[in-house]
Amino acid sequence: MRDLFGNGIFATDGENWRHQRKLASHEFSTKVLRDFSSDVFRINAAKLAEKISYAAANRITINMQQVKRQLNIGSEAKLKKNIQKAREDILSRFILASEEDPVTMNDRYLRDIVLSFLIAGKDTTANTLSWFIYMLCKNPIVQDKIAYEIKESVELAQEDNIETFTARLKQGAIDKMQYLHATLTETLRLYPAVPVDGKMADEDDLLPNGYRVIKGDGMNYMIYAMGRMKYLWGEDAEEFRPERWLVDGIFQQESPYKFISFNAGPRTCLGKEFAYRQMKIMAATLIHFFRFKLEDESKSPVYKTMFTLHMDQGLHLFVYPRNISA
Ligand code: HEM
Repeated sequence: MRDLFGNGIFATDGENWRHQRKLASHEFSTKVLRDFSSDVFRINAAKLAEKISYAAANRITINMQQVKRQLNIGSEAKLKKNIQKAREDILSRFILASEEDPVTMNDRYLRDIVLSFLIAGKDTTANTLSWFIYMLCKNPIVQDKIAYEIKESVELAQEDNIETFTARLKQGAIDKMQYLHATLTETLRLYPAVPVDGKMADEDDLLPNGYRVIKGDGMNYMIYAMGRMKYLWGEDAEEFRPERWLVDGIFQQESPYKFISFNAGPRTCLGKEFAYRQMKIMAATLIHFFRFKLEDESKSPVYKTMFTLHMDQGLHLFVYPRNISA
C-alpha cells in the first residue's frame, strides 16, 4: 500500500489522514466541484454514446471496457478547455490548498494525494458500470424499466440528440431516477468495486463476536461475500433484484454496516455521492439511446482480483439503437 499510495489518504492514519479527510470532505461538498464534475460527466457520457452509436450503426460488437478506456476519462486538461472554467476540478483545488500551506503540502505530499484520488475514483466507477451493463443484459426487463424511468424523469424534446440530451441531465432529473439508483446499488451489492478491504488493529481489542485482537493484527473483511449472505439479505440474496431497495418507488438506504460496499464509519468512502452522480449520468445516457445484449450468452464474465473487482477479458456486447419514441 505504502509503495503505491505513499502518504495518500488510503495509506495514512492519524494527523496526516485527518488533514486530507478534512480538506477533501470540504472540497467534495462544494457546489463548484459538483457543477464542474457534472459538466465533465455529461461531456464524457456524450463522447461514449457517440462512439457506441458508430458501433451500433455499423453492426460491430464492442468491448465495453476498452471503449471506456479509449475515452481517456480523467484527461482534465483537455476537458477544461471544453468547459472554459479553470481551477474547479478536484486536483486544482488541492493545488490551491497547497499554495496556502506549502510546507505541509509539498509536491511529494500533493502527488500522493492526487494519485490516491485518481486510483479511488477511476477504476471503481468504470468497473461498476461494466458489471451494471452485464446485469442489464442478463435482466432485459430491468433494462427496459430504466429506459422508461429516464423518459419519465427528463424533460425531453423531439429534436434531442446525444449532446442536448446529456445537457438535460441536471441534478433534478438525476434525483428522480430512483429505480436506476436502486439498480446501481444492487450491482454494487453483488459486484462491489472494492471486493475485500483490510484493516489493522490500532490497539488490543475485543470484537463484538468475542474474537480478541492484538495491536498490529491485520484483518480482512470480505465485502463480496457480505453482499451475498442469506443471513443479511434473505433467501434471494444471490438474485439480482433492484426492487429490494425500493418502497413505493423510493430508494431506501441500508445501514452502511450491512451494505458495506462503500465501507462504514470514519473511513467511509468520500466519493460516494460523486460516484453515483457520475454513474447515473453515464448509465442514463447509454440506456436512453441503446439496448445492450451479450455477444455470447453462454459465457459468464470472470473477475480478476485486483484492488478493484475487474472484469477479466472485458465485456463483449451487441448494441442496438433504442427506439426512443417507443
Ligand atoms: C463505485 C464507486 C466506489 C466504491 C464502491 C468505493 C468504495 C470505497 C471503499 C470500500 C473505501 C474504503 C477503503 C478503505 O477502507 O481504506 C473507499 C474509500 C475512499 N473512497 Fe471510494 N469508492 C468509490 C468511488 C470513489 C470515488 C469516485 C472517489 C473520488 C473521486 C472515491 C474516494 C474515496 C476516498 C478519498 C476514500 C478514502 C477515505 C478515507 O480513508 O478516509 N471513491 N471507497
